Amino acid sequence: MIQTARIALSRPLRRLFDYQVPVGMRLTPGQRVRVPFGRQSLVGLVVETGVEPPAGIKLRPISQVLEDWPVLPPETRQLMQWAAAYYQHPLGECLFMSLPPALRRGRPATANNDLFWHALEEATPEALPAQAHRQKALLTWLRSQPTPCSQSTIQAAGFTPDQIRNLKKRNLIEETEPQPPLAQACEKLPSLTHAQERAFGEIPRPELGFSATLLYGITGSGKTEIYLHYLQRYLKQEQQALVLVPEINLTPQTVRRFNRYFGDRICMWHSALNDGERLKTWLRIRNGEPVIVIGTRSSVTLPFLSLGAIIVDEEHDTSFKQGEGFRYSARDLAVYRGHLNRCPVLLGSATPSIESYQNATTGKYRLVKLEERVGEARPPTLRLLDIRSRPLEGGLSPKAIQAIRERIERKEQVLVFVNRRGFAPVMMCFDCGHISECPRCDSRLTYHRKDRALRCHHCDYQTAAPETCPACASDAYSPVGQGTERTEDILQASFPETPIIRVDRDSTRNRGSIDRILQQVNSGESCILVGTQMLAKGHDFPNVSLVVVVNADGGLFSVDFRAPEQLIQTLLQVSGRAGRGRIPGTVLIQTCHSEHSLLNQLCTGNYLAMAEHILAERAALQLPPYRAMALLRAEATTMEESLAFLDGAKGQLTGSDLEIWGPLPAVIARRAERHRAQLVLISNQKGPLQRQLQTLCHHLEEQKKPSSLKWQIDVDPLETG
Ligand SMILES: Nc1ncnc2c1ncn2[C@@H]1O[C@H](COP(=O)(O)OP(=O)(O)OP(=O)(O)O)[C@@H](O)[C@H]1O
Ligand SMILES: [Zn+2]
Repeated sequence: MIQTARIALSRPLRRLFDYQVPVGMRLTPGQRVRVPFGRQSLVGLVVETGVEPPAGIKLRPISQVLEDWPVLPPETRQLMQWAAAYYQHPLGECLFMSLPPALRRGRPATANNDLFWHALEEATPEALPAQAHRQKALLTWLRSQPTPCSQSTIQAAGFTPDQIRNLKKRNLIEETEPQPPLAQACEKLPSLTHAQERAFGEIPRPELGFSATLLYGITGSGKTEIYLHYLQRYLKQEQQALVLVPEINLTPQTVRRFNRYFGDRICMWHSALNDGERLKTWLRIRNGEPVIVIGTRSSVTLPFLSLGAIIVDEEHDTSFKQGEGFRYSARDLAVYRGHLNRCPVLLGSATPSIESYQNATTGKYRLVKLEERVGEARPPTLRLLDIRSRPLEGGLSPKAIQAIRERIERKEQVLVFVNRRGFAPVMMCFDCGHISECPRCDSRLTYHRKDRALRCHHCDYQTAAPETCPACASDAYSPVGQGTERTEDILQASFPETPIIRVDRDSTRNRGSIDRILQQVNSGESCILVGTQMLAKGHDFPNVSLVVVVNADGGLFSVDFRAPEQLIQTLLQVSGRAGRGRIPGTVLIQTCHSEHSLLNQLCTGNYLAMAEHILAERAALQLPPYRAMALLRAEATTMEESLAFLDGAKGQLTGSDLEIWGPLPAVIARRAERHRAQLVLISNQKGPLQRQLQTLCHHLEEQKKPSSLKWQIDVDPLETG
C-alpha cells in the first residue's frame, strides 16, 4: 500500500499538498523534506502522515528528508495551526514563519560555534587612543559583564566585529572557552518594595500551570523588577522563558538589566539579527537550552521546548500586532502559547489594552495592581495648557517655554513630545492655498529640512522641496505645523547652551544610535529631549522633571473607534517619563480643546477609570471587545475594482448574526497608487465569524479576479480606517 504525507509549503495558498512517501522513508510531523513542485524543488514541512491517498491521482514522491528529527516541536506547530485558522492565513506561510530564514531555504540545521570574549584583567580604556570611542565603550562594556560574552551578544549590543578585532590586536581582550553553558550571573536583585512584594504575591505560581495575569502597574512602579524576581524565584534551572517587548524597548540597556542577573542565559530576538545569528539562537531554543529570550513580536513563534514563563511587557503596544500579511497579535498568541505549554503568562502595562482590561474584569485574566512608584517618586502632575489664540513660538506657548527654562536652570531634564517626525507636516502657499500632496497617495508630503526634501510617510515617494509655490510661483510657500526637526530648532535657538537631543525614526536609523542617546540621557546632564512615540515607551529617565506635549489634539476627533484609547495610552506613557527619580514630575499638555472630557479625565492620571469609561462606550455601541470584528481589505489599480470585489464578497456572506459595514474606501483611499477599500464584519461571537471567514477565504482564493487585485483578512484589527 502506498504511504502518503500531507506537506505544508511556503506558498500563499490555503491548502496542503499530498506526496507519496518512498519505501523506507520514515516521517514525523514537523520534519523538513524536499519535494518537487512544478519544475521546482521546494522545502516542505510534514503536517500529517498516513493520510488516505486520493483515488485515481498519481502522487509525486518526496525527494529527500532534510533531517531525521522534526524541526518544529509539537506545541510550536499547534500554535501556528491555531494562528493560521484564527487569522485566516495560509498554514504553510504560518508554519514557515516559525523557521529562521536559513532553514526556510533548506540549509542544514546546524550552527558554527560562537567565539566568547573577555577583557584582560589589566586592560583599561585609558590604554586606548583618545579618538577610539567605540573601542573604549566596548572595553568598558566587556569589563562590566560578569561572564565572557559571545561574539553575537557583543554585536547585538551594538558593537562591530572590527572593534572586537582591534581590541584583540591591542591585547586588551582575549578569546576564551565558552563558559560552561549558560552560567548564571550571580548579582543580587534589589529587594522588592512593599507594594511590589504585595503585587508579586498575587501572581499565580508556575506550579499551577497555565494562568494569565494582567499586571497593571503605573509608570515607574518597577514592573521590570517584578518580572526579574518572578523569573529568578520560579524559573527552574532547566526551563526556558520568553520576555516579549516592543521593538524600541529592546535596547542594550534593557538587555543589560536582565543580563546582570541571568548572564548568558539571556538571548535576544529582533529584526536586526542577521541570518546566521537567527539560526544560532533558534537552534539553542530548539535544542532546549534553558535560555531566557527577550524578543520582539516574532519571538512568540520560536520553537520553545520547556517554557516556564511568558512575560509580555507594555502589553498594550500596537507593535505586537503585525500590520501586513499574517496579521497576528503576538500578545494574543503568547497567551495561547502559555496555554499550550502550561505555563503562566504575565501581561504588564501602565495603560493596559481595553481587550486585556476587559479580560481582567471578566475573570479570564487575573488583575494585579501596583499603584505606587518606587522609592520617593510620586506620579507626575498633569495640566492642560489651552493654546487657542495664544502666540506660539514654533508651536510652544510662552508658558511652556517658561516652564522649560525653569527646569533647565535647575539643571534638570525636559522631554518635549511631538507626534510627527520631519520639520513640518506640510508645505503651503499663503497666496493660492496650494498644499504639498503626495502624487501617489491621498496624503500630504512632510517637509524634511535637513535635505530640503518633501517626503510621503505612507509610501517611499520623495522630491526636492520647491523654492516657490508649484501652482502659482509665489514665494509665500512655507512649512506649516510642527515636526520634531522644527521643535528641535526652536528649542536650540531659545536654549543655545543646552544639548537638544532629537529621538525619532530619522535620528535613530543607525544600529546602536538609540543606545548612545539613552546613555547620554542617563548620564544625567541637563538636556532637552525632543521626540515622537519612541520616547514614550518604557524608558527610565530619572532626571526628567518636565514633559511637554506640543499638541494633544490629533486623536480627539478621529473616525477610528480605537483613537481615544490610543491617545490616552500614548499621553499617559509619555507623561510617565516625568518624575521617576527624586524630582517631582510635571506634564504640560498643549491643546485647543481644554474643555474636552477625555483630556480632563487624563489629568486625573487614573487610567483604569478611563478604561472603564471606554469599555462602557464600547458596550453601548456593541464594538470590540464586546463583539468580534474582522476586516476584509482589498486594493487594486482602480477604486471600482476594489469596491466591486468587496461587493462580491459581501454577497457570499450569510447569517443574521453578521453585521456588515461597507464596502467603503479606506481613510487613505489611495496609497502608492493603489486604491484601497474595506468591508467591516462584526459578529456576536468569534466562532461563527471564524467559520464564515474560512468559507469566504476559500471562495475568494478560487474566484477569478483582476490580476492587480490583492486582498487580506485582518482579524481583531487595530486600525479600522
Ligand atoms: N525594588 C526596587 N528597588 C530599587 N529600585 C527599584 C526597585 N524597583 C524598581 N526600581 C527602579 O525604579 C525605576 C523604575 O522601574 P521600571 O523601569 O521597572 O518601571 P516600570 O514599571 O517598567 O515603568 P514604565 O511602565 O514606565 O516603563 C528603575 O530605575 C528601577 O531600577
Ligand atoms: Zn505617498
